Amino acid sequence: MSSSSFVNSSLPDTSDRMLFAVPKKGRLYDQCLSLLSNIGIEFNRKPRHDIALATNMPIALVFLPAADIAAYVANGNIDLGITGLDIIRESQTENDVAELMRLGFGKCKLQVQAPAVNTGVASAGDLVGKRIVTSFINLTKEKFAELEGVSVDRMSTQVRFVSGSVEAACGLGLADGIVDLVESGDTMRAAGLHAVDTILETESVLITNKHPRFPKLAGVIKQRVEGLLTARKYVLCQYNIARENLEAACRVAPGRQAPTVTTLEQDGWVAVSVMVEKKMLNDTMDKLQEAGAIDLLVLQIANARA
Ligand SMILES: Nc1ncnc2c1ncn2[C@@H]1O[C@H](COP(=O)(O)OP(=O)(O)OP(=O)(O)O)[C@@H](O)[C@H]1O
Ligand SMILES: O=P(O)(O)OC[C@H]1O[C@H](OP(=O)(O)OP(=O)(O)O)[C@H](O)[C@@H]1O
Repeated sequence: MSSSSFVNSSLPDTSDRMLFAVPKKGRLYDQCLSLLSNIGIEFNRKPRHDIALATNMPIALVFLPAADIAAYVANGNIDLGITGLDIIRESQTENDVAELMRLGFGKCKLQVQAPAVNTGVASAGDLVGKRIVTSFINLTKEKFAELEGVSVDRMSTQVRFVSGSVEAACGLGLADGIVDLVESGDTMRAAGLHAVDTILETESVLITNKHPRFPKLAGVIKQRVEGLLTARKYVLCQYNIARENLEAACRVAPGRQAPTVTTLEQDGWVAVSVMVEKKMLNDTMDKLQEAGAIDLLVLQIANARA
């Protein structure tokens, strides 16, 4: 296993830089660009160039198809990468990459889908021995071999690869069922398909090689992403309360570690700052008011570090 730099002289010199792979297009692309910007990695990418040197950190961004990133990281050609859990499982690289953190976007399910009418297919088991089309050959074979109770090379179900628009395969007569990613379900409904099983729930992940060349820098990136995810998950709630009611209010909103309490110029009163999960905010504010809190303010958190 060796981590490498690009050696072609027409390419930028990346020898002293951590190679960080991000999807070059597709569902994860916009979210990855926004993440890079929010964690302060600045770069200029020339048109049609798949390598961009960061201008403020010793990092080279490498734009690759999401489906290939796990293999590059597993093999040590790339130090750090963002891809989907589905891709790590499909490329069978889970033992060769370290998952640093889940990123909370690119959430969807890998499902077995079949025509919704007139085929009598109600479960994945009903497709055993039939024709399945997918871009996820390995996970699909694993699933049907398990259903058949035999090894992959002895299964009777025929699994065939297509590279995209998998949902078209049943309507065009190539397949009796398909295995593909589903988020809203709109694509499958439009193709007249319905879910009969879920193989995997996936989301995007930050991964690194198990023997990273730049462990300290990878740690810094991880910390920055963690801070960003925390900032997106919480808001800062501030309120004033009589000291005698403080304990009850702190039970309602205990914060991540503990609320910050400062005294007010008014006798017997304190001001409290506390982080509250966004999804619990209104409920928490109702309860804080019931506990005696007044002058409640909610502030967005631009960034955070635990
Ligand atoms: N509908 C979806 N909702 C959320 N995440 C998705 C969805 N489809 C795919 N993903 C995630 O994005 C990854 C890349 O999928 P995508 O379809 O964007 O691949 P691509 O082949 O690189 O792009 P394109 O389909 O534009 O050619 C998937 O492996 C999965 O982790
Ligand atoms: O459940 P939905 O919200 O409709 O999303 C599901 C679709 O998204 C993905 O494809 P994508 O649109 O990325 O393009 P692709 O078919 O070229 O892979 C996936 O392969 C489905 O086709």
